[in-house]
Amino acid sequence: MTAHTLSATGSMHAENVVLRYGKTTVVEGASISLAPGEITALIGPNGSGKSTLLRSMAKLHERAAGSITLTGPLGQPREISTLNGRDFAHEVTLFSQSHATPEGLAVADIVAFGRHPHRRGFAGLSPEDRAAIARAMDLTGTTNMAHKAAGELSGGELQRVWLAVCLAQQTNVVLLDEPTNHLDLRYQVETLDLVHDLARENALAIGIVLHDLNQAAALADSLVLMNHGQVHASGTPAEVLTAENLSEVYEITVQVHTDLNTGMLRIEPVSRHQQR
Ligand SMILES: Nc1ncnc2c1ncn2[C@@H]1O[C@H](COP(=O)(O)OP(=O)(O)OP(=O)(O)O)[C@@H](O)[C@H]1O
Repeated sequence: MTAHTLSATGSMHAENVVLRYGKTTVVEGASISLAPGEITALIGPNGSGKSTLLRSMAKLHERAAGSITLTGPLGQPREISTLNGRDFAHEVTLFSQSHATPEGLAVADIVAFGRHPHRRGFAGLSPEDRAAIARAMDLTGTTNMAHKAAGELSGGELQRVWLAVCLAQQTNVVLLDEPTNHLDLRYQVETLDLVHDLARENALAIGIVLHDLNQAAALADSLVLMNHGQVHASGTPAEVLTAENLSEVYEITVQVHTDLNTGMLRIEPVSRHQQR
């Protein structure tokens, strides 16, 4: 899975965002910026508000307060609430875990969903649509499943199909909620390599939720560490991934080393049994 060069620039900025479910506040004044060509990873414990924040950036969760702006290649920042669904879908896509499986539909037809903002009425697929679908399937390793029904796929295969749907949309901003969940070792590595290529070669602005802190350290340009709905720390991996920050937020002992061979940060949670 290797991305090919395209020029794209878009950025997104969320400022002091407050999000609620009913009367319960689950995100309280969070700010995050996604820059073209950069990967920003959202990390933090279960329930800290990562997915809800990402969903609000995809216009899927109403804000109680704060602003979220999108800046296109030439334009001024625009508040996303002022953009209609079609214009927004030209600029931003979200990969998430919550999908009903369209059991009987063939993979190629599912990936074609990604072209919805580009299509007019009931017109068939244009050559551009077909090229974008083929490319998205190539990048996600789903070409050989094109004619299979979704109901025949494994969880990880289906996940790659949903990633292909997002890539077929050809947006400048890509939001990814745990894209490596359910994937085997090879496709975890290939998906993260693809995310890296999409940022570096295609200048996409990428926001990604990851639970694996070593993956986040290796992939991200900047990190946002959430805890109890607030941003506990944000900055470069070295600034955020400190033993102090991680021990405080995850409430266990965490050790952080620099791998002498690779220069990469290594995060090691310490189990109760190791402490004896
Ligand atoms: N549909 C919902 N209704 C009510 N509360 C919800 C709903 N979805 C999430 N929450 C609550 O909102 C808070 C934030 O959840 P969210 O899914 O954003 O966290 P997260 O950091 O993505 O967690 P995880 O790492 O477990 O995926 C949690 O306390 C959760 O219980």
